[in-house]
Amino acid sequence: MNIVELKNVTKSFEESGQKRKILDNVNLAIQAGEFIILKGEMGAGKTTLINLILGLQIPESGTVRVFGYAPEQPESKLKLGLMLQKTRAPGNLKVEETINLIRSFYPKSYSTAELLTRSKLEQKRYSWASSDELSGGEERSLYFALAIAGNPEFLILDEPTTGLDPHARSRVLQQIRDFANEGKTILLVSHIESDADAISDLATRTLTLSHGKIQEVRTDNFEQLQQSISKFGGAYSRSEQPVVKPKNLFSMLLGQTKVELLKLIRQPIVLLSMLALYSVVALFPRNDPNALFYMTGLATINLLIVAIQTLSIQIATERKQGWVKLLRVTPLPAWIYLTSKVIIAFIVSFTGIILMFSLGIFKVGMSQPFFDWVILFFSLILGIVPFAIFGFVIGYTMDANSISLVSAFLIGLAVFSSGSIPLPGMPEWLQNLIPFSPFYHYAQIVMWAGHIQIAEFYNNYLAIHLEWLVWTTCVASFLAIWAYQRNRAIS
Ligand SMILES: Nc1ncnc2c1ncn2[C@@H]1O[C@H](COP(=O)(O)OP(=O)(O)OP(=O)(O)O)[C@@H](O)[C@H]1O
Repeated sequence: MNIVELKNVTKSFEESGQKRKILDNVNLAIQAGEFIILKGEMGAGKTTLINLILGLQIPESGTVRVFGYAPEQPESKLKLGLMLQKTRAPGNLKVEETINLIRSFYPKSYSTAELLTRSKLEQKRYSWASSDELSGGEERSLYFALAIAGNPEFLILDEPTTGLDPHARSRVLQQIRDFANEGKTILLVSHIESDADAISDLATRTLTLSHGKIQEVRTDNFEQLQQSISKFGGAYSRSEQPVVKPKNLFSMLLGQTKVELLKLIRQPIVLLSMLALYSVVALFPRNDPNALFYMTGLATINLLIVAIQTLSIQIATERKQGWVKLLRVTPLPAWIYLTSKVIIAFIVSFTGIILMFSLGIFKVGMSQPFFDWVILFFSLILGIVPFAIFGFVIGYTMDANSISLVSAFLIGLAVFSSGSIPLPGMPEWLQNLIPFSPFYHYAQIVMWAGHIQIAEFYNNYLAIHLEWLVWTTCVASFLAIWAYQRNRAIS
């Protein structure tokens, strides 16, 4: 069995209303120990071919197998490494932490110390990973270290030296050479002739992609590999390989959450501005009978900002930087990536609401039984779930710049359609639309939990409000799955 197998793979894209075949009935088998250089003109389809191997795109027809598994299966990712043309690690992470995070997803990873040595980044271990503290060559070395972090048997390198000066280029090429000399299988995409020449002594084949077809040129290394395979039976066989068990999901979640927490602590302005918004409650007049109503209104707006804006901007930014794509080809399940963000959002919201309740009790003089505070807390937090899922939809479909505008509109819509603010002169037909807004039902549940009866706003149909939030959650989840799959197909 081969490490990679493409059988009769065809992939087309729509171009000016016409279908253009990027890959036309392509067959390709990559054996263990090969070093393949993939070339092709701009737009020939090299990235598409890689995306199909990585499971980031789905072929129109034909099959793709990696280590004998379909590329979407987690087992195919355990022994695979990828270096993308353009990636940026999330801000607020240091070189060592970034390496440590990626290696923690793999069962047989190199140690962080070894990866720092291999990439010659020992002196830069405490530098910020995505900043000017790293030169172009050091930055590429970092992403090479991330690609090999899991001690992969198969490494894909997409234009690893693009944009580098000669010194930095030879540094990266040397790292690739060292890794190839360990007998690992490498697929190198490069349109830089001098790169291909510099490393041609290692190549077993050069593949050229043109008009949807692959032309191959074999080297002497290919013949030598065939001889050693027939002598030692070196071809890859899934059934003969020791089973590599994926890392424990809980430890992956813990590692990813720790990183999200670090990012939060290192950018305190986000946390502090949220806490400042919750603290507005301290300005309410003492013993104001409407204080609880205003406080819950403020809490829901703050929660909506976190759910709709903060989460989605983070996802959109990391998507744009290529970080989400890099994580997708690691064994980290997408739900862990999202859950870790939700945990942090929960911690921020939890702290904010507790601060708000404390100020309400001790500064404004609100009083109600402890159990009622608990019910109010859970209603506020659980009611936000469908909107947080909708935040994922926005994060996976829109760019970060547009999100602020869209979320400002949505939060305005939430305030208006919650029905809690009397708007004199509003036409009746618009008034009648309010019960169709999920924000209205969220507001009703919060009113119920806080026993708030301002102007008889709460209407006592609790079951209907809960039902609305349940089906809104279902629709938002369905949209989130669609947005995720769509993003997978176009990333
Ligand atoms: N999701 C997509 N939707 C529509 N067209 C696409 C999509 N992805 C790629 N294409 C088109 O398919 C063609 C091949 O693109 P691809 O990125 O695979 O080429 P490439 O050989 O990697 O190019 P380059 O060397 O410039 O990176 C291009 O014309 C591109 O516009």
